[in-house]
Amino acid sequence: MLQLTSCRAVSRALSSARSTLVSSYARQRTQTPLAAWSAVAKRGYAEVFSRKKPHMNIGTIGHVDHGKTTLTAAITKVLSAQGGAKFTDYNQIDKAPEEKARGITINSSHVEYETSNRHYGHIDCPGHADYIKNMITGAAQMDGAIIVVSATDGQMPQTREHLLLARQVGIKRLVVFINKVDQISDPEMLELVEMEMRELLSAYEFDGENTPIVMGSALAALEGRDDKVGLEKIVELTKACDEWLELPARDLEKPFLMPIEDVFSISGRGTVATGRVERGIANKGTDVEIVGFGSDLKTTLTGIEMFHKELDRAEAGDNMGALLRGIKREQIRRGQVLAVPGSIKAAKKFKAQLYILTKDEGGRYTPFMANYRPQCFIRTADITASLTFPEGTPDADNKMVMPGDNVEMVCSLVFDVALEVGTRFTLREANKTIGTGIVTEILEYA
Ligand SMILES: Nc1nc2c(ncn2[C@@H]2O[C@H](COP(=O)(O)OP(=O)(O)OP(=O)(O)O)[C@@H](O)[C@H]2O)c(=O)[nH]1
Ligand SMILES: [Mg+2]
Repeated sequence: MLQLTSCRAVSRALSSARSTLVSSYARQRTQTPLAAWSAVAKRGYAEVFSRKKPHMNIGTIGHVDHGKTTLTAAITKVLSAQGGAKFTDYNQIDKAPEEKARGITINSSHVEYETSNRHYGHIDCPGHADYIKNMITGAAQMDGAIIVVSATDGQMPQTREHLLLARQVGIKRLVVFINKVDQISDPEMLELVEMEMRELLSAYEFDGENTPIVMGSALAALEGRDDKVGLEKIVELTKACDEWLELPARDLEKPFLMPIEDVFSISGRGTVATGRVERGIANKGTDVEIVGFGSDLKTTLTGIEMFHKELDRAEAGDNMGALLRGIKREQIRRGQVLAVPGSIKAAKKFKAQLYILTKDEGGRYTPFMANYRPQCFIRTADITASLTFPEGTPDADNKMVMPGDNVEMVCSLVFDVALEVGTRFTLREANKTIGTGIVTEILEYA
């Protein structure tokens, strides 16, 4: 116990020293390569994406430096030996110069691999507190996740914040990978980390008792040494994912909706919006509306791309690139959605049920009052909101909301965004998550 506490203290000191160094904010984007269209342009034909195995989106989350990227690389290495992946080395995942210079992940990255049962899209998220925005948009695309926790540190602030955010974005099940066991000689320490993780999972309403916990060394697997803690543990981890993470029920029957995560201009083709299809099916040729941020644009999907291959249709759960007819890059932006015309409207003001985090959950230390203005993260949008009490609230001018409160409030956004009753969102302030909410009533459409 003592050992763990002192390790944590050192590691906390290190990571706070590092946060001071890492001050600038890198542009937020997830890399969804659109190489297929460039390749198609050269080749003249497109490879067809195979749907033989069920597809699922997962990824690595957890505190900075606990080994998420190393683990991602290790999984592709181990599965590539079975023909289920293309090996993607550490440097190809954290490839931006800034990431290499600092040795941390900033942008989340997509890789793909197959086990004998499933095809996985995997998003490696950043752990650093400054890049939590990128983590949220990454996690919002996952159906399940691997939470990585270093055996040398145990759970740390972003272990907890990521668990909370995972719950918030609707991830139901997780697999835990306790990493860096090559650095631990005392088995009791591992037991302690496992026990604490089970408690923490339960505290965030995951199944702490039954969640599989795999202990190994991502680095050993990546370097091809110590198979007992390396390769064998990666195999165990992928098996745990196959068995424990549930294939999501896809909202195929609902009208198509895709939150725009990023926008690209592909020369010779046009403008492409990328993101994960939230619901429904889009076929090549489908008419869509671009909703949010004052948009009244309508267009047609003239092309669909996934995993470097061109497709005729995309469905709920797919990460797609959507080629949009007659739209210029500057006309659309992250935070808007592509949707079947008339299926969802943009709103600026709504009533929501909020939960305000306590300081132990990483939230505020102090209460706030009406007209408090946090950032509201809805799907891929990040918008300033003003919070007030619903009409008729007694003594609303003096009423305080305490950390730990569950409260109904009215949220007024500075821009309109696609919304409906049941939409979930996160509230943040000065780089930390301070609350979560769910829309209960739309008060004003755009
Ligand atoms: N000894 C040991 N070191 C490891 C292991 N896994 C990762 N590391 C090292 O830990 C450091 C951080 O690893 P990353 O994979 O970059 O960690 P990360 O969680 O992706 O970090 P961020 O993305 O910045 O949050 C690197 O120096 C790795 O080589 C392991 O199993 N054993
Ligand atoms: Mg990383």
